[in-house]
Amino acid sequence: MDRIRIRGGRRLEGRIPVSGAKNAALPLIACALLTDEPLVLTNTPDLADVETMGKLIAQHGLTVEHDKARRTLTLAGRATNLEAPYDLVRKMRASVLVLGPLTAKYGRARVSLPGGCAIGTRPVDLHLKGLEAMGATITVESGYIEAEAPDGGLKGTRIIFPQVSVGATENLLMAAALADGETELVNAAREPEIGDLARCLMAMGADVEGIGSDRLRIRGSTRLSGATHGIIPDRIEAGTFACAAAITGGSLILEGARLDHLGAVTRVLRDAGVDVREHADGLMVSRLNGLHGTDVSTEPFPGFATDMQAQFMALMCVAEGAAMLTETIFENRFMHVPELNRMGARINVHGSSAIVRGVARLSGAPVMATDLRASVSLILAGLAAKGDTVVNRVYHLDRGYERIEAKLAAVGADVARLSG
Ligand SMILES: CC(=O)N[C@H]1[C@@H](OP(=O)(O)OP(=O)(O)OC[C@H]2O[C@@H](n3ccc(=O)[nH]c3=O)[C@H](O)[C@@H]2O)O[C@H](CO)[C@@H](O)[C@@H]1O
Ligand SMILES: C=C(OP(=O)(O)O)C(=O)O
Repeated sequence: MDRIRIRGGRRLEGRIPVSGAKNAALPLIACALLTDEPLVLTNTPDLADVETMGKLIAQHGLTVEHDKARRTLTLAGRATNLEAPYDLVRKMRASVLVLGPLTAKYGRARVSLPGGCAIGTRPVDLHLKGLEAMGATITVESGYIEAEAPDGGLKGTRIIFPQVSVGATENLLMAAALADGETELVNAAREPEIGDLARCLMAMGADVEGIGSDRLRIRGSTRLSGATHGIIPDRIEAGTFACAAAITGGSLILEGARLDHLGAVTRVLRDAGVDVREHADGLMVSRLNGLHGTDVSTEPFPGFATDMQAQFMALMCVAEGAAMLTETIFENRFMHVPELNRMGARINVHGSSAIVRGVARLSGAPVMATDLRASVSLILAGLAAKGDTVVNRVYHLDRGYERIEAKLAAVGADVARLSG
């Protein structure tokens, strides 16, 4: 199994190209199920999760062609199998995003329940309640969700989410695009990936209003066409590299990154002493002086992203003073804490908050983590640590970071992938 070795202490300087967003690509791939015509996605990142989603769509019966050199994914054809099997769904929770499109277009679907994962229980009740409100009959049996649309297909309706959910908003937005009549999604997620999905749907002929707001109005169409759509840059990858610049006292130009997609991450980084500014080619992130302990609470967009909490915690480990990081989205997203502490960090967890007391220096150690962002926080810590850090279980990183070792090495990090 691959590992990543980081020899800490190098200041990072230069340019890093930001890849297409994993969390935009996954729902966009599911979107191909809504049409018989080809959907062409450009700026597609080369990630394990994109491969898994491609395999899922291929086993539904579509042809999937990933031209990695041109970063283009072409999905075409009709679904001949309406089941999403446990073996693929268990690898990636975002597989549940085929439920809405299959039920809307083909009238039924059978999708394995995704279950929990390392960061929390992660139920899908809001996805199911939304489809039921649109007239679907849902049963859950033997670990599978069975959805059946009423005669004449799903019906548009008003759905008020009791809690903001990115995945439920995406599933129901896609379902609504082929439903009969108008659907209103109230208290919808506002993450930039939702806007990207809505724009792709509009390019396919859907009628969506309210993009960027928490109230989406969709007038259903009887058919959607194919389209070519460019995936937005990955704001979490950009935020991660911003932390890499800051933790090494360096300066990076993040090519393609967008300030308007970072939400509160920009303000929090600035409060902590990091200079973040727009640049002709994206964003420029530098640390001029010391880092200050800065409190943060995760929230839905435009609040501080939960997917940036572990990386910001790594940064706070070497800041002056203390920081309180509160996780409000997932109940178990502090798995990086014991590993960071093994590297010399001083972090205590009290319920959903972690108190980080900054130390002058971390020290390298063999570490491992059980999810994607926890793993990358250990790489960030390793960049600032004295000596060698070896991050095990690199497959978590490969789910969401494209060639991370090559991107970091190109800006001066001493980092290598150890195979086997
Ligand atoms: C592939 C993808 O885009 N993943 C992102 C997506 O995950 P995902 O779409 O799974 O996350 P949600 O926004 O749905 O989850 C937010 C909260 O709502 C709860 N919930 C969600 C659905 C539901 O039916 N019932 C329910 O209770 C979840 O357990 C969680 O506590 O948004 C998360 C929150 O920004 C990010 O961390 C993930 O990286
Ligand atoms: C939690 C994440 O992804 P997923 O929802 O696919 O588990 C993530 O991208 O940090």
